[in-house]
Amino acid sequence: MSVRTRVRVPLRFPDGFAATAEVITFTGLADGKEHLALFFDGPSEVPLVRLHSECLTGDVFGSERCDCGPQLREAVERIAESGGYLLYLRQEGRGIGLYAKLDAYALQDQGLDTYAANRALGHGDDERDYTAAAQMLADLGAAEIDLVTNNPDKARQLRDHDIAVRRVLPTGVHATPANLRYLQAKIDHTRHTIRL
Ligand SMILES: Nc1nc2c(ncn2[C@@H]2O[C@H](COP(=O)(O)OP(=O)(O)OP(=O)(O)O)[C@@H](O)[C@H]2O)c(=O)[nH]1
Ligand SMILES: [Zn+2]
Repeated sequence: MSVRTRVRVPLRFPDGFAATAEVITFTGLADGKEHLALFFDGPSEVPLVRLHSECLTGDVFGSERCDCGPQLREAVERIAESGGYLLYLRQEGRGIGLYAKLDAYALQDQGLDTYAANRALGHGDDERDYTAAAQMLADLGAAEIDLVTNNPDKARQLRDHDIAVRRVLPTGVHATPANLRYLQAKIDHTRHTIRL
């Protein structure tokens, strides 16, 4: 695999926060998907990295059922300050896809938690594979990183692919009445390091 294009994109969020990203595309990634890396120049010697899984409802429409929108906004600001990469991974719905995630929401409205709803639809709890993310980092020369996450699976999978994760830094907690059950389920099921 290799880097395909690097293009400068000035970003401005609805709250006015602005930063300039270099948006990077790739050829030959393991799963054949159109994942993006956003590079922000900054002082850190070891790049700060966030693996953000696509969430159309949260990232674009501001859904309060999850914390993805605020997490994305937080990650861009932190990485723009220190320097590093935001990998925007096309793994909607923890890898099950957008329609299946919305089906799972409908089941959650009947009382199932996020993981039980996935299973009722014949999916795994979390179907995300970070092989392509590791390939992207290797391609970018980021063999050693600091990773922003509460999800232990991300660091574990990257290390399995020979990315040296020097430090794991927690994300902020973006709790709302609408996403509280969703956050609690992450703590209960996947040992996310979130303190509510
Ligand atoms: N299947 C399913 N996916 C969801 C649900 N809510 C959010 N997602 C997806 O979950 C992904 C975000 O992952 P999270 O579990 O919030 O967080 P994480 O990335 O694993 O962990 P952190 O790095 O700590 O934020 C996105 O792809 C969302 O679309 C849900 O109820 N069901
Ligand atoms: Zn979300």
